Amino acid sequence: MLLALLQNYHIWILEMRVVSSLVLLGLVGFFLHLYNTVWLKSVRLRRKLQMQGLKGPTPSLLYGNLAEMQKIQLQAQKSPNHSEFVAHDYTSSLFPYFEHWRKEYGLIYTYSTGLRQHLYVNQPELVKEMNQCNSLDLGKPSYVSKRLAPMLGNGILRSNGIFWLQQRKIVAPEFFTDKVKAMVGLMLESAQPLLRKWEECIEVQGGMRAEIQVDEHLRGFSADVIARACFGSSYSKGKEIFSKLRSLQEIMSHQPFLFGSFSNLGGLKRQKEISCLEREIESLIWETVKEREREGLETSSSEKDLLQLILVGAMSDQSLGKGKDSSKRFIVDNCKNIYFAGHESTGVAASWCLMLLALHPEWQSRIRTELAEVCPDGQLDANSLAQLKTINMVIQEVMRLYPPAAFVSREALEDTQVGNISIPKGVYLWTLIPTLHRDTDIWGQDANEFKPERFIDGVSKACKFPQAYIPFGLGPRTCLGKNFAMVQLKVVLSLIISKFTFSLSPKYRHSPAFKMIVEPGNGVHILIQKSHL
Ligand code: HEM
Repeated sequence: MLLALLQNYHIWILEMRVVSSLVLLGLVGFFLHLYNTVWLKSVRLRRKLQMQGLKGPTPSLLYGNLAEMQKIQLQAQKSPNHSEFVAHDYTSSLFPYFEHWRKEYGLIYTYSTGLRQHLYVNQPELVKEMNQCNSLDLGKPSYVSKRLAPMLGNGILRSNGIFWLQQRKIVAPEFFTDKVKAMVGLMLESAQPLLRKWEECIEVQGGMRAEIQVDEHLRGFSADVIARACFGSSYSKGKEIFSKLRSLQEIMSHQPFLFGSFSNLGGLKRQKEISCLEREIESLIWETVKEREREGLETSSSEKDLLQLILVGAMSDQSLGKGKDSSKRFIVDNCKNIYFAGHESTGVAASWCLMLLALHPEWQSRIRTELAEVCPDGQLDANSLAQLKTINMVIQEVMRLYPPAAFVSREALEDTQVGNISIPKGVYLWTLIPTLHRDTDIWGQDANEFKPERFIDGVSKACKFPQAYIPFGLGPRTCLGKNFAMVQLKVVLSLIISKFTFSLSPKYRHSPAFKMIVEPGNGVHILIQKSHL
């Protein structure tokens, strides 16, 4: 009996030894695999770039250059230099490590975050090649897309390859110039509540100067425009959807989605909130689609809103994939994409415009004079808007100095040639738009000054290298809503300037902040009064 027990014990010990050796072997194999596929891969990528003469800061084993980035950022926070608004290039406070390395390594350099290998590309010729590259092998960085998935799904903003191309074909025609012209009426309508509110604020002050923080008003205007353009007859449901999308964006903007590590992705509670909002938004959009289907899709073309057109496009395009689910995903994701792309960036651009116009009242006067000449009856329409050259120049100059989108980014989805550089699969490319827009070699010694007159004969005459002016990107992935945004900005600025004069309030604190796009961190406070034409 005792012998049998001892024998069993020995067998058990033997088994345990075999199991632990197997586990150990598995672990060693796993780490070897990780070392080979992840770490060595990143070393190989860097070597391929270095062999082409590209340099950059030396990365550490696991974290790449993240620690150095953090250190440089902390130093920059200790010595803020925001006093001169216009001369202040926000990259020096928001992304100081890029400035630091640019001084050391020039306009193209390598760096890594964790095991990801990046290439900073701010040399104008290469920026042009990268943006105009037609190959589907260059796409939007997939790791950023994954992090933004609850907001944007696999819609046009972040998808890649054939799927992106199909979506672009369906959505692009809805933003052609004649379609945008037809939306001027709804833009004028959307601006009315903002104008009324500002007039009321002045009345409350007995007709004297009133202080206003403009940002929420402009965001509201922009959300209203996009809700009307997108949802038309289902406008009130559109507003509900958009207010939930705004909450989603608020929650997500607290997460580091560009360079941070996954450990920072937010607590479980936040993830739960995100999933819950995602489900609510999806079901609201889908309810609206169902209503449309019940009403019948074929309304007269003048009544067609973006949702309807996306709907027809999705239903009739077989290439999107089989089944209702893929059409459903297409519709839901693209409604979210158009909301995010369309509402936030335009609202923020309008805030920056008012900030710089408040600093430069002479440009308010010039716009006012032109408005009086072009539409003496005060009635704006698509034709008169097209003749407003001064306001166009001002918007172009604001978007040069304060482009809301800070980056153009790409990932080499396959080995790709960009200009004279071979980009190995897996490398991420980043162009910092504001730095390019203030490069004195491109714009001249006055690059840091607000001078809208530089655009008097268009972008090609304003600088040495027009392809380096990219507030809306360039090439196959250029912004689809560029015309839409420009017309919307012209509408709201013309209306504001025709009714009010304004200056910067002492409350204004210059602090650009990066929350997916670059916005005035503490808002734009202005002092307004009625204008006397
Ligand atoms: C001032 C306002 C705006 C700015 C500064 C802006 C800027 C940009 C930029 C920089 C890109 C990326 C280009 C690239 O990666 O190469 C982009 C893409 C896009 N934008 Fe805009 N945008 C604005 C307004 C709008 C509006 C109003 C809409 C629609 C209503 C819109 C729709 C899109 C879409 C759909 C894309 C993705 C295009 C693609 O990947 O094929 N944008 N925008």
